[in-house]
Amino acid sequence: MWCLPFSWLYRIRPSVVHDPFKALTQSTFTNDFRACPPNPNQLRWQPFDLPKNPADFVEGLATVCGAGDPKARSGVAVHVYACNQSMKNKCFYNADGDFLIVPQTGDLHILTEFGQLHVQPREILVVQVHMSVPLAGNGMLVTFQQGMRFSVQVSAPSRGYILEVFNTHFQLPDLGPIGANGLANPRDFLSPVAWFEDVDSVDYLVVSKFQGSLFSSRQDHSPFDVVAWHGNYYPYKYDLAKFMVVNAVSFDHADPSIFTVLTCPSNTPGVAVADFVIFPPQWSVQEHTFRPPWYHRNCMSEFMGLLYGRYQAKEEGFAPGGASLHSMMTPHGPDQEAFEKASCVELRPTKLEGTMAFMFESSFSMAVTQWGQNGCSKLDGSYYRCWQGLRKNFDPNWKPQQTEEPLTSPEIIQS
Ligand SMILES: O=C(O)Cc1cc(O)ccc1O
Ligand SMILES: [Fe+2]
Repeated sequence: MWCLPFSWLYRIRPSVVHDPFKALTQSTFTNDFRACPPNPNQLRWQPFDLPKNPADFVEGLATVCGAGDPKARSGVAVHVYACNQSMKNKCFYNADGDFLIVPQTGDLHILTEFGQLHVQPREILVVQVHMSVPLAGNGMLVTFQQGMRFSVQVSAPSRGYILEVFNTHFQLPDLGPIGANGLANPRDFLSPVAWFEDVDSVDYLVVSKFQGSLFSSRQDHSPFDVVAWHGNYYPYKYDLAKFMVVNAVSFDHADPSIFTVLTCPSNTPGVAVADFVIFPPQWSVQEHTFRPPWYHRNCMSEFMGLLYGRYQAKEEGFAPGGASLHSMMTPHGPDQEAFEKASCVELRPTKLEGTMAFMFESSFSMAVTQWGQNGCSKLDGSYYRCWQGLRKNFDPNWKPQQTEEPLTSPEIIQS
């Protein structure tokens, strides 16, 4: 039975004991997408820089693109983070919506109001003590829903991607004919157990994101003073290696919605505010098929990132820690090299291994921020060239080769 998301938190002091909020300026971070000039071009970013100066998770937040308005509780934003410092006596919460965080490099140890979890890369969870997101080479997501306070601790330079949704929360996609099991299974989502610290007489900074702007307020105690909680509204993490991949096993290239890990639905059935989709290791077995993605134009904005390895449609040029954006109805698809390779390759069963790309796919038409356009200095001005060498292959006299036994072969039992 579905019930409204809620949690009861039993804490040492109520959260209301704090000084007034003050505006916090951070020029790289924004939710004001009306100010961003439209740009329909295919865009690709080289890997975003790791911090050159000391920066914690909040200081290292930068917005790449987005649409909508948190005041209207409608829209999405795509941010990246790059940090090399732990948040010390400092936490963050988002009053506007949910953050789905996808680390690309570096462990994140996260203190939350709901507790901490610690998982070493590839370790099966046994003891729940700290929250940690494994290193690149694996792939993990962690979701903080509206209002949840958290503090990110790092031990090495760390970088990742964030999908923010203003409308509602992420949920598992409907499995439809797949049935009861498959894709991301509910049992693999892990949540913290209650943990608290009773720390007084500190100068603690609570950073909030409210109506698209950042604020800070001071208090004299740790906000992680929740001694117990219950409910169904809590942060969670998910190891992308647990995703059960479903794909075409006969012919043709399936829509990437079959790789949806989580979706934030809109009020229109079948249309997502945003989907989080992965391109995980998998077998390719389709016959009579150009196996990489088709060339296409569609009614979604597609922001892609690469956690590790190579993406099938662009083996070069799309690097781990970088990104691409293909906007509504803007044509895109495999680069020339991928096209030529996949057009000639023998279609044996092949295992795509050692790779994890992902897509934040939104029905909102996203605009690129000033930081995304210029500030980050990572935009690849020559991206469009990767398609310019594609030539026509149309031959009006072409006839299909009979490479297989005809269907009337006596070997085949016909009904
Ligand atoms: O454009 C992309 O690379 C993402 C994508 C992958 C795919 O397999 C099918 C459609 C699609 O948009
Ligand atoms: Fe696409």
